[in-house]
Formats: sequence, structure tokens, C-alpha cells
Amino acid sequence: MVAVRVEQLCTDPELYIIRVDDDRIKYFEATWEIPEGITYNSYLMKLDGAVVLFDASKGEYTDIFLDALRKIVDPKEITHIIVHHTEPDHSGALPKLLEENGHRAQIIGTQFARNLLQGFYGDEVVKNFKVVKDGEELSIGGKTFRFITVPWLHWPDTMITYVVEDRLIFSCDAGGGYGIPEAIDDSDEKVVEEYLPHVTKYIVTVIGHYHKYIVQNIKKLKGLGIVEEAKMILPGHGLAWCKNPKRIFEFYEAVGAGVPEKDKVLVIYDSMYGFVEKRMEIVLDELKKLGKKPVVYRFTDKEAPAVSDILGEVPSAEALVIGASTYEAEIHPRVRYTLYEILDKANYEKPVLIVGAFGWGGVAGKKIETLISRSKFDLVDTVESRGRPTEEDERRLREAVRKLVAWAS
Ligand SMILES: Cc1cc2nc3c(=O)[nH]c(=O)nc-3n(C[C@H](O)[C@H](O)[C@H](O)COP(=O)(O)O)c2cc1C
Repeated sequence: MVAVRVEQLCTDPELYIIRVDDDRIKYFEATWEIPEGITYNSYLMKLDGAVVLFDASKGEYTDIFLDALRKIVDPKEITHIIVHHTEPDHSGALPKLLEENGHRAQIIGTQFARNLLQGFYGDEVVKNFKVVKDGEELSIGGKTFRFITVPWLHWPDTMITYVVEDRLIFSCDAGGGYGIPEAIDDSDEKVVEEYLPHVTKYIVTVIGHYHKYIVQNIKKLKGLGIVEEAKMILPGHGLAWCKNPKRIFEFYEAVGAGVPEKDKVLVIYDSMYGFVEKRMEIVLDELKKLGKKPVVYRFTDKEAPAVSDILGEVPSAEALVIGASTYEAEIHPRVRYTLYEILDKANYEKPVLIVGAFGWGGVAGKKIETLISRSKFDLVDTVESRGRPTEEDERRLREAVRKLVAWAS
């Protein structure tokens, strides 16, 4: 059941989180399998003469969001609504909220945010909209609110807010992750350790296409000195970072840069009748002999892993092995789709070995080679042959694995 948690994060300033825990969702953005669910975080700050809401919630949960909000404030009293990013998982509840607010609140966001909100919800929603520019400051309720644009993290509209006196960063999607952590903040290390893999998966599937902007924008925020001094980083999804705030941005940087975990090799393949699999057994044996730790995802007639999970493994891999059968003069459909998404969302400079099997005329290997050659990945070798692997195939496979490992080190 979708639940809403409301908790006070601090008393000075009086700050609350309103967290909608969505365990009903199956495919984020109608694409990414997330059995772990997701939260939509909104924050409310009560100041002298001002009540500020930071982002809203997803449209389908408007009613439960508003019920929770009413427990801490009369929506009519909200004076400012800061829209960091207009994607409807944060803005969908805005039209009804504004109706209840009597359109008293000033909405604050970038010019892009204004245009997008108008397109999504009509003129009424933006009639009291204040456009802010990068670095602009507004004094609200006795505090200095600084707005910093972080374009393409992950839409063109995106900005963060820094409340100068309290050293709080409201970061919306930047710093977010999938999952419904049992805790609200990062004070329990066990919760954090369980949560971080969901963050990687979120970064790759949602922001991955723009991953170079993660590194650029976090560099920009660090350059302003606000990450080092931040008391809290408060994202729009997942854990609030109160104990060790800069940890989440450092984690984002590492994923954005594709920093590898020592010895991790990601192995992805399909096998309908076991011929690709036989080759992969040889590959895995050689990898293990060389001290590598393969992480394997396979598509067979008994299993089909979530592509979103596979994507989440790419940034921390030292190298990749992609195995595919030829299927109707193409790459097997499961690997084709997986590869397409890897190249779009997790395109990193990492070495790749291609392994193929075919019946009468193999093309999968060549087609994967062409895709890899147009990406940032480095092609190390392609070993493709007919039917069951021969002794010569085994020799070539072992040699190719040794080449891959040497390339990665
Ligand atoms: C539906 C289907 C389509 C296939 N299309 C081709 C093809 O176009 N060219 C080819 O050489 N082999 C084709 N094959 C044969 C497989 O590529 C070959 O049997 C390969 O060894 C399968 O490896 P696997 O058992 O690991 O899936 C096809 C097999 C199936 C079941």
C-alpha cells in the first residue's frame, strides 16, 4: 500500500519531509523494473512570515500527499513553492495544491521550468511564477535562498536550492535513488549500504544518458564550496543525507565517472539451447583463474533478468563480456535491447569482449562490433563460431579473456 511519511528533520529551521512511499510502481518511466519501489520526497520549511514547499509529489498520489501536508500546514498558508525539476513525479500534485492554496504562493524555478509547467498543466499554474537565474538569491522569511542551475541533471529545467544560513541543499533528482529505505536519513549505515546499489541503478537508468553532466555539475557545486559545508543534502527520492551529506554527491561522481570496483567483470549473454552458454562457461573459468570476480546476467528459457539491474552494474565494472546468438540475422532480441540501453545510458570507456554462436551464418558478433565501435567502449576481441565450441574455439576464448583482463588492468 502506498504510504506517506511525515517527519520533522530539524527544529531550527522548522523543516519537515513529506515522503510518499510508492511500492505499487513496477516500471519507473514506464520502462525500468523497480521491485524495490521509489519514494517521492517533498520538504516544507516554516519560517518567520513564510512557508516554503520544496517540490510536490506525483499526480496519482495528490490526495494522500495533500492529506499529509494538511497535518503540518494549512495549504493556504504556503507562500512559496520551489520547483527544482518539473518531471511529473515531483510536479503532478501542483495543480490541485495550488487550487487549495488559492494561487497565493509564488512558484520559483528556472525559465525552462516555467515553460514546462505551462505545457504540462496550463496557464493557471504559472500565473504567479518567479523565474530565477543561476546564482540568484532571494530573501524569504529572513533566510537567503540561493538558486543554482544544474542543467541536464537530468532535464534542462533543473536547479537546486541552497539555504545559505542553514547550509541546506535541496537537490531534487540529484542525490536521489530508487528504493523505499526503512529510515528517513543516512544515520544507520546498514540502511545506507542496502540503499546505495539502488542509487547506482537510479543514476544509470534515469540520468545515465547525461552522465558527463553529473560530473560537471557536481564539480560546479563543489567549486562554490557548498558541498563541503552542507549540513544536509535533501533529494527528491530516497534517503535524506543528514549525517554525511557530501557522501551522496561523491557517490554520484564515482558512478558518473564509471569508477570501477577492483576485479569486477560484467558478463551478459543469451542462450536458447546452451551453445553460447558453453562458451561462457569457458570464459567464466578463465576469468576466475585470473582472479576476476564475474557478475553474470543471462537470458535463457528460464530466466530474464531486469535490464535496469544490468545497467546498474555497468559503471562499477572493470570490463564487460557480451555473448549473443545470431537470431533471424540479428543479435538475439534480449541482448540487442540490453545493449541498446547500455550504449544509451551507460556508455563508458571500458573494454569489451564479444562472444557469439550461430547456426548457418553468424552476424550477431559483427553487429555488436559495429555498435561498440560507435560507442565509448573499447573492443578487445570478437570470438564467434558455429554450434558447439571446438577445442580451437576454447583456445581462442581463453586467449581473448587474457587480452581483456590485460586491457582492464
Ligand atoms: C529463432 C531462431 C533464429 C535463428 N536465426 C539464425 C540466423 O539468422 N543465423 C544463424 O546463423 N543462426 C540462427 N539461429 C541459430 C542459432 O544462432 C544457433 O543455434 C546458436 O548456436 C544458438 O545458440 P544458443 O543455443 O546459445 O542460443 C537461429 C535460431 C533460432 C532458434
